[in-house]
Amino acid sequence: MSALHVVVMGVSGCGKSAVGERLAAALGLPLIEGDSFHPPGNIAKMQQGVALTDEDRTGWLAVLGRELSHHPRGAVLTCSALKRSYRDSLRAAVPRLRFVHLALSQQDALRRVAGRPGHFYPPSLVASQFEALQDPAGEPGVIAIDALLPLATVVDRALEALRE
Ligand SMILES: Nc1ncnc2c1ncn2[C@@H]1O[C@H](COP(=O)(O)OP(=O)(O)OP(=O)(O)O)[C@@H](O)[C@H]1O
Ligand SMILES: O=C(O)[C@H](O)[C@@H](O)[C@H](O)[C@H](O)CO
Repeated sequence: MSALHVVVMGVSGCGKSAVGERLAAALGLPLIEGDSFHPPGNIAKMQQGVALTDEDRTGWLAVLGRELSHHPRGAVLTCSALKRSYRDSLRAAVPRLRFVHLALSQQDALRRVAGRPGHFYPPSLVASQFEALQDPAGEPGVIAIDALLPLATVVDRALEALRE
């Protein structure tokens, strides 16, 4: 079987961690949690309610690209991948990279993030995620799924689309 590398992407609260975990299990592939690779300075910044800049994300994306390439048989990566340039940086790391974009409105993202106590990411930053987001529709290898569907349905749709 050929390799399958998938990025579960989208704004904070869209369900990257929840979907990524289930998708990786269903595919029998390792999960790379993108948030675990942010340098401590990035986490501190977000905790303080300051949005990350392109500069803050550059090194992080390079590390994530290397992580993907360390799994030649495939992996599932959770990563916001909000801008085209970020996605292209990941695409440069492995051939035929697929993206599952979990799409939802700002209002729904805010509701999810606000209802998740104990997580480092503050609801005050959700608006900045939508300012940064460049819709990946039309780019190669992109699947968009309604993030408000039940988790099992989201995962089933992703599996179905990835088979094509
Ligand atoms: N399809 C879904 N239906 C209902 N609840 C969901 C769904 N997907 C995720 N959730 C819930 O929404 C919240 C946000 O999900 P999750 O933490 O996976 O998002 P995320 O994109 O990883 O966010 P972040 O990047 O900020 O960590 C969690 O409480 C999660 O359980
Ligand atoms: O690019 C970014 O701004 C970050 O990756 C954020 O998306 C957060 O890390 C994540 O959403 C919180 O869990």
